[in-house]
Amino acid sequence: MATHLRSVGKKCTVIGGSGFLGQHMVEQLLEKGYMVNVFDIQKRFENDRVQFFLGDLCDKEALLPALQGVSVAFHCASPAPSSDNRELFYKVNFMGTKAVIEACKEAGVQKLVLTSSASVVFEGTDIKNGSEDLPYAKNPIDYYTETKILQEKEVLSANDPCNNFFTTAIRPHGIFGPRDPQLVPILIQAAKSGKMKFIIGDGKNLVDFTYVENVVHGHILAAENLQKDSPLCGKAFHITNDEPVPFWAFMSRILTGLNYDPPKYHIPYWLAYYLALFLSLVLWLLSPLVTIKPTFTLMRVALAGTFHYYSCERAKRDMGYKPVVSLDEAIDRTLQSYPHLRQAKA
Ligand SMILES: NC(=O)c1ccc[n+]([C@@H]2O[C@H](COP(=O)([O-])OP(=O)(O)OC[C@H]3O[C@@H](n4cnc5c(N)ncnc54)[C@H](O)[C@@H]3O)[C@@H](O)[C@H]2O)c1
Ligand SMILES: CC(C)CCC[C@@H](C)[C@H]1CC[C@H]2C3=C(CC[C@]12C)[C@@]1(C)CC[C@H](O)[C@@H](C(=O)O)[C@@H]1CC3
Repeated sequence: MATHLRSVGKKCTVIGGSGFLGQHMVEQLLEKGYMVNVFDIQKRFENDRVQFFLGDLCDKEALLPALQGVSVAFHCASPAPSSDNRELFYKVNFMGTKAVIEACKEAGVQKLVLTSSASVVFEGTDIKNGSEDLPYAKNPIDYYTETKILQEKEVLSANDPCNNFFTTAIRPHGIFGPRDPQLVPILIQAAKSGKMKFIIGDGKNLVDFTYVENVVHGHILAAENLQKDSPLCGKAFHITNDEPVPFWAFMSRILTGLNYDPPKYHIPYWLAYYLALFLSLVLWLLSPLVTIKPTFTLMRVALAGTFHYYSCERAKRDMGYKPVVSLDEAIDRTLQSYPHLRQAKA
C-alpha cells in the first residue's frame, strides 16, 4: 500500500521497454500506478496506457521527447548477448548510454536506474556468494560483458547530487520467465538437435537464476529508494532469487518439464572449454566466408561449468529487497508459459 501511494502520479520511461525484461517492467509499473513511456528501437506490443517512442537510444535528440516530464528513467536496452557484434555492443551499450545520461540531464529526469549484469565481475572462474565489492572483470569473457562494464561505470559515475541527478545500477543474473527469448528457447533448441546429452563438469556447481518478476521488483524498489543521501546513489546492487541452484539441476528441471530427456553423461570442464575454444577459432577463421552461431560458446561453457552465485544482502539492507516469487513457483510459471516448446509425449 505504501509503495502504491508513493508511486501515484509518477511518470517514468522504460528505455528498452519492448524487450523481455522491459515488457515485464512496464506491466508492473502500470500495476503500481505509474504513467509509463516506452522508448525502443522496435514496438513489440500494444497497450493503450503506454506512450511509445520509437528510436535509437544512441540519438540524444530522439530520446528527449520520451523523457519530458519524467522523474525516473529505467535503462534496460541492449543488443542481445548472442549477437556477438563488437561494434554494435560498443555503440549501443557504451556510446548510447552516454547519450541516455545526457538526455536525462537535459530533460530534467532526476533518477536513472540502469539494468547492468552480475556478469560484469565474471571471468570464467568460480564466484561463490560474490558481493558487489568484487572488482570488475579484467578479462571479460565476451564483448557483451566488456561493454556492460563500461556502461555501468558510466552510469554510476554520472551520479550528481548537487544537480539533483541520482543514478544506480541493478545487476541481475540469469533472468528467466515467460516470454524470455534466450534461456529456455536456446536450451530447447539445443535439446531438439541432440546437443543436451552432456553435463559439463561434475554437475554440482551452484548458480543464480532469477525470476523476471523479482528483477522488476528490485528495479522499482531501487527507483523508489534512490534519493539525495541514500546509500543507493552511484552504487550497484545484485538482485537474485537468493536461492542458488546447481546449474544442471535447473537445466534438467526445465528440460523434463517440457518433456525432453535431461543430460546424463559427464564431460570434464576443461575438455568442454577447449572444445569451445577450438570451435571459436575455427569459426573465426571461417568468418570471412560464412557466419555460424554456435550453441557452445566459451561464455556458455564457462557459465555451465563454474559456480556463479551472488549475495543480495546489500539490496536487502539498502532497499528492503526480498524475492517475491520463489524459485519453485517461478519454474512452474515459466514452464506453463511455453506450451509451444513442449514436446508431445511419445
Ligand atoms: N536476460 C538476462 O538474463 C539478463 C541478465 C542480466 C542483465 N540483463 C540485462 O537486462 C537488460 C534487458 O535484457 P533483456 O533480456 O530484456 O533483453 P531484450 O533483448 O529482450 O531487450 C532489449 C531491448 O532493447 C532494445 N534495444 C536494443 N538496442 C536498442 C537501441 N539502439 N535503441 C533502443 N532500443 C534498443 C531492443 O529492441 C529490445 O527491446 C539488458 O540491459 C541486459 O544486458 C539481462
Ligand atoms: C550449455 C548450453 C547449451 C546451455 C544453454 C542455456 C544457456 C543458453 C543459458 C544458461 C545461462 C544463461 C545466461 C545468459 C544467456 C543464456 C544462458 C547462457 C546470460 C549470459 C545472458 C546475459 C546476462 O547478462 C547474463 C547474466 O549475467 O545474467 C546471463 C547469464 C546466464
